[in-house]
Amino acid sequence: MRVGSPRETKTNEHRVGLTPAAAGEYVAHGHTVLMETGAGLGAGFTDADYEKAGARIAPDAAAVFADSDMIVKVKELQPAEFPLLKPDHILFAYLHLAPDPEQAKALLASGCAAIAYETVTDANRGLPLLAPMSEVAGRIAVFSAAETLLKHKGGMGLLFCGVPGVAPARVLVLGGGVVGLNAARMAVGLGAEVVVLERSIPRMRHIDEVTGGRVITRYSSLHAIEEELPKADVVIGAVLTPGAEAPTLVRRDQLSSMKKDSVLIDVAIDQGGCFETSRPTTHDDPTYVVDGVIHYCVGNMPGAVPRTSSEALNNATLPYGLALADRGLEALRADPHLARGLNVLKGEITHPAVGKALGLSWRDPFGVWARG
Ligand SMILES: NC(=O)C1=CN([C@@H]2O[C@H](COP(=O)(O)OP(=O)(O)OC[C@H]3O[C@@H](n4cnc5c(N)ncnc54)[C@H](O)[C@@H]3O)[C@@H](O)[C@H]2O)C=CC1
Ligand SMILES: CC(=O)C(=O)O
Repeated sequence: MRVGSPRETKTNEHRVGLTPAAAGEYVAHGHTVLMETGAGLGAGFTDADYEKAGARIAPDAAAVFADSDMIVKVKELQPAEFPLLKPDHILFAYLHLAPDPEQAKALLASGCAAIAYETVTDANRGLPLLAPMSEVAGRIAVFSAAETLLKHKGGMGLLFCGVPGVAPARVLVLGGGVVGLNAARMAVGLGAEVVVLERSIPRMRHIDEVTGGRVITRYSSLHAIEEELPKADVVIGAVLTPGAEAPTLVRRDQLSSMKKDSVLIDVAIDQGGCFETSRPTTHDDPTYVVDGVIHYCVGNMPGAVPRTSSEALNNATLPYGLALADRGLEALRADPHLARGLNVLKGEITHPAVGKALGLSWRDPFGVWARG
């Protein structure tokens, strides 16, 4: 198969869909790899590194899309890329279609097969291709919060870790999945007081065990959120229902109960965000203020550390990408977990939560959802 990877064009997105190591694995499987010139530079990989791995270099994204059967990317397609899609393309990338009807329309119109990293599942009910970037984002959330609390950054002037005699920040984490646990561990590691609100009791047990009880866990009810909000200096939004739009957990009228210049970090912004007042921001201009509360809503947080993130992402995506390159869409029939990543096929939505979020009908071409 001809496997292509264009340069990412989202604002401040320097990750790359294929590292030279991954490109070399595709070549070893007998595939042709086509990289857009400069695609890896932001992550520290030169065209020469890719050529050494056996890849060819294309002058622009148009050439990559035109001469590839499968496109391996990091972020969702940007509008300038919509016209480059062909009906026989397999697109393998983060898509986050639930809050993005414009991209969904373009994918449906193209006739392509679009496989979203974030809805591929595993046997442990996990999301193996979302997890590595959630680990990165959970950790970044904490140092973004610590920086945003600084006075010259517009914050309340609180030292995240405190000093002897002065309390540290109190951090409220909504959702104790991969982002939530990584944020909680990082925050307690820096000396903050941390509360995680979760709906899954086994997950709260796990958090309690791995943090040695240093993180307070509470069942996530409306009452618990209302009680915790006024005490928090930082709130990290990290809830997810795979494929669906994030639920709204904090309404605008609740901001008045919060401390002035407290910080909301909405990591779930890529699925629409879990605070009513969230709107996507970029690394260039990450924050804005609503009713005295600072909002940070960057949709590609791991893009700030492209070297670490590209390697971590490729470690996870490579086996699935190789299966697709080796067997084409037959790989989906063979692996129901990979098939759950399929969001769009030949002009139809193929994921129930994505269809529901977009108000569109959906079809189960490989019978994976019928199995529950
Ligand atoms: N902004 C960014 O750059 C990035 C964003 N993300 C996003 O972060 C979000 C979280 O991802 P993960 O942690 O990997 O998901 P996850 O599935 O591991 O965790 C989500 C957790 O939310 C919990 N949950 C669901 N509803 C809840 C509620 N009402 N109250 C409390 N907890 C609730 C679930 O039980 C689960 O444990 C996703 O939207 C993901 O796409 C991930 C990486 C980067
Ligand atoms: C998960 C995601 O959207 C990201 O890493 O940018």
